[in-house]
Amino acid sequence: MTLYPSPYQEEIDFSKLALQDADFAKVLKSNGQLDFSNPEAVQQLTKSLLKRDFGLETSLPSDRLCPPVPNRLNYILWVQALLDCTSDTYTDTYDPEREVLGIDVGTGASCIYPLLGCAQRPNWRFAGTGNSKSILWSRWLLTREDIDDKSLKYAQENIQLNNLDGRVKLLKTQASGHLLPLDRLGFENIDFTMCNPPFYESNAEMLALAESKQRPPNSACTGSANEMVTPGGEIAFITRMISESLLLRDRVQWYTSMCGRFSSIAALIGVLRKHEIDNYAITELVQGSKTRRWVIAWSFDDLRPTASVARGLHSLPKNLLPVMPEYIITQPPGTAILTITENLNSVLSNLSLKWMWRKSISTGLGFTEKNVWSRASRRQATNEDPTTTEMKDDEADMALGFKINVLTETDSTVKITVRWLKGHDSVLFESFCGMIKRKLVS
Ligand SMILES: C[S@@+](CC[C@H](N)C(=O)[O-])C[C@H]1O[C@@H](n2cnc3c(N)ncnc32)[C@H](O)[C@@H]1O
Repeated sequence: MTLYPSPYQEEIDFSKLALQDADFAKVLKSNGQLDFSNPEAVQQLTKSLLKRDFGLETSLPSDRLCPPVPNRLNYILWVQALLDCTSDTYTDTYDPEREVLGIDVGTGASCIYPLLGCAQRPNWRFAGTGNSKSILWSRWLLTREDIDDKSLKYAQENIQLNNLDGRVKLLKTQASGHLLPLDRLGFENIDFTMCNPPFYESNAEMLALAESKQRPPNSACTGSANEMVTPGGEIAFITRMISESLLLRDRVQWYTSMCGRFSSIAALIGVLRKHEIDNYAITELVQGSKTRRWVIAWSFDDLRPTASVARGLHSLPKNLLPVMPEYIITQPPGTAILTITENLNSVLSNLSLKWMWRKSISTGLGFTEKNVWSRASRRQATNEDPTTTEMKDDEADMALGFKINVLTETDSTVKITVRWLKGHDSVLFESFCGMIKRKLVS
């Protein structure tokens, strides 16, 4: 499955937007350019895009982070793809009937993720959190303020402006309290968490970065210190979420977080591996020629995402990538696809596993509770009394779930894809793929 394409892959045509939105026309310079150092212009761009492309109305304060829509949309689109390819219908496609509940940690004044998520998917609901104690950074001075009361007030207004009161709720959290407050929210199980965390370790670090970019630190894009600074930076913040997830485990299907630094990804994979969390996914979100962000997701559940979703970060050393969840066998041009599919179907039907073959789409789905193809296991099966050995029927109990698709490529080669759908045991999956290859190639 490929990622859902963003409407912002092409550069935004400001002149066209100005013709469609009179408020945007007011901030666009006469030469058709936008002054990104002008907070008012940046804010209006966000408002106009949300309105034109998603029908969303927004009210944004001038002293809070103004979210760039394309970058925020990229993250939501990836979360959609992640959930779609790990649903228990195993279709790898959007299921409009699926009811999805997520938490946006640190939703900010805009409440952008819940707004975008709900605008695109009618059956999604959210809780957004914001912490209550913070430091506001204005015109190079540090002052203390009890925020995010202000951010939450705006977030609530944005929910109401879009009639989303029934689908998005807000919770004020304490800086030292839980980042993932499922119990306080009254949520037993949810589908995902997401977060655009404060990236910087200190005000000094944020200042230095703003200066290096020659951007005024209070520009609408930079955000206030409470939004951007956290002790230990993003690694510490996300590590806190990982620690909380160790207790919540599969009460959440996917825990996810954006990262502002590429180097954080390797550090966080180290934390996941230390805790033996084997099911994780990573991606790079690229916007235009300059902006790059990264996302890491982890799950205690055993539904495995596709390779395009889980391994979308090619610059990472191979040993840090999650296990390849797809195995491809190619047969030379001229190979009769019918011979392959009949052979495959016969091999799998003769094994003691659950196997469903759909001839019309050359695709089959299978589940097994253990290795039933090795010589030892077949010998054991022959010696077992068939009246006392019962095959489990519930997919939830299965150690391995797989999907096999056979198709003829445009160059007439035949491609057999074995996709890992479910399980924690990568050795079992690899052994299964090896058996399929031996049977089809011999
Ligand atoms: C970088 S901003 C992201 C805001 C918004 N989600 C966006 O993407 O534009 C980080 C947000 O996390 C919030 N935050 C910081 N520490 C937090 C905590 N301990 N619990 C919840 N939210 C927190 C900040 O107030 C801020 O709104």
